[in-house]
Amino acid sequence: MASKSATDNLDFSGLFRELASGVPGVLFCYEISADASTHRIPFISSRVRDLFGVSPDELLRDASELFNIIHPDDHDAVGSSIQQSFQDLAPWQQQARLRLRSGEYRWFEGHSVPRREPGGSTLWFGQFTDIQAHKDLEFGLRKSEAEAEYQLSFQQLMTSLSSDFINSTIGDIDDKVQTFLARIGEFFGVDRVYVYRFSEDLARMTNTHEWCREGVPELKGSQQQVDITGFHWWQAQTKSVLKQNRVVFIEDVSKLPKEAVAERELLEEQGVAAMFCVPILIRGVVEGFFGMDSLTVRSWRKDQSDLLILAANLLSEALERHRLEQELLNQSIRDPLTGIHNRRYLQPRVEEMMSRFQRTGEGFALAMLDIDHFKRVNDTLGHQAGDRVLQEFGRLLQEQFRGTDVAARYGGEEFVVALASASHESARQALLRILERVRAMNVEFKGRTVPVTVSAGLVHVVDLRPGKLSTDAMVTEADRRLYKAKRSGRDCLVDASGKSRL
Ligand SMILES: Nc1nc2c(ncn2[C@@H]2O[C@H](COP(=O)(O)OP(=O)(O)OP(=O)(O)O)[C@@H](O)[C@H]2O)c(=O)[nH]1
Repeated sequence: MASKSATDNLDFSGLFRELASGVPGVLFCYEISADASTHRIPFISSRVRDLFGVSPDELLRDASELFNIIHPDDHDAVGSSIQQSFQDLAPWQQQARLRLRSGEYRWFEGHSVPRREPGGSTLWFGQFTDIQAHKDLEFGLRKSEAEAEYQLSFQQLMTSLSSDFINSTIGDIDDKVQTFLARIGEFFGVDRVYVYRFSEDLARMTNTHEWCREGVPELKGSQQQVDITGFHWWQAQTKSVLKQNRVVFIEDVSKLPKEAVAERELLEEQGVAAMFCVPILIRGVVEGFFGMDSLTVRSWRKDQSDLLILAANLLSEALERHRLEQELLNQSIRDPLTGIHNRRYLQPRVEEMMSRFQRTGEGFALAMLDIDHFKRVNDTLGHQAGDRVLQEFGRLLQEQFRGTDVAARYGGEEFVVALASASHESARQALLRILERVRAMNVEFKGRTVPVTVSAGLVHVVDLRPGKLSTDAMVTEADRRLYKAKRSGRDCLVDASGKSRL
């Protein structure tokens, strides 16, 4: 006779319940009637009570209680996945957030296999388990992937902007800064991006470049030489920003502290709801700041602050390089003693005037001026006195001529002035006025007044024969007339019509 096994006397239904309550998830059996009009939960393990605060008995009475704990956003997905499994008799698998006893939602995943019963109803046997830890990992991963992608696209933007700056020429820095602002604005999704420059005493600021999203009003015109001495809060912020090389973030302008009332009013007047700014440092000195506005309240991500510092550094470096290039260029095209342009600068400008004349017929004139008896000044009062005379004369030329004209020291005590878009007569008058001003100049040197006069030879482009049009021909003719002026007694002007003196 076979001996009895230890489990022979066990109540299998009790054993099953026992096992079911011991597994980590919830085991269940779910039934939909043949005509799909009713559903039931004939069995669900007792863990459902511990986890969700609903008892197996309650669920046996009313299956929809289980559906009530599904997050509203996941409800439809669960319903349609059951529908699909019902139709195809295919295994069911679904993820959804379920509401715990505590009211908090956690992610669960359900699996089950359907079976059609002889009576036509469908039964699913399955389980659902907590997958929150897995979801957290997945979200974290997705976030860091998005983060890495964001950083990468920012790096690509910086590389492209940096090479754009490197390839810039001295004349197009403003266009490059403008492109920089637009691309940064698009990247960060803001409404306005700008550069402000402080005055040397930090009392005023001027908007030098601005980019606005379409439809956003421009402020540049109204933001010139803005007095910031009343913006104490702002000034304190700028100081601390400078010390720590950090960014000022204003996430909600309406929540600025009481002491920032003047700043808040200005920003609100400009429609700004949120902003940030980073200082621009050139050779270690704060020159201004680079900032962005958002017309709607927004929060800035903390890591964006590092990116903004990188962007501001790129801009600072580009502006610093531009400054250096400008200084070098100035050194090469300006005369160090008088500060006015030199011959190297003059030559191409006159050539431009010449080709404009040939294209459009726009006239211009060129005069050569030479200080009279200059050697005498040097010989009697010394070289320094001579230098002072040259400087004063250079300053006068710079003051008297328009920005489109070019006044240059040609060499020694000889100067050339090229008068753009000038008629014969207007050039003559301008030169006679200069001669008159020089006479009244009275250069002071070591308590003595040095009398100064100049002689000038003036040539208008129409004085040249059409076949002889060239910059050299203009200079040679002006020089010839200057020599004539010297020979006719100095302190006078010789042009095509002869000698004149006011
Ligand atoms: N102080 C000073 N003198 C200069 C400079 N460059 C040229 N000179 C002097 O300018 C003088 C030019 O003299 P000249 O060309 O003989 O003519 P001038 O004395 O001006 O007489 P006129 O032109 O005939 O009226 C020379 O003594 C040069 O040494 C300079 O940079 N500084």
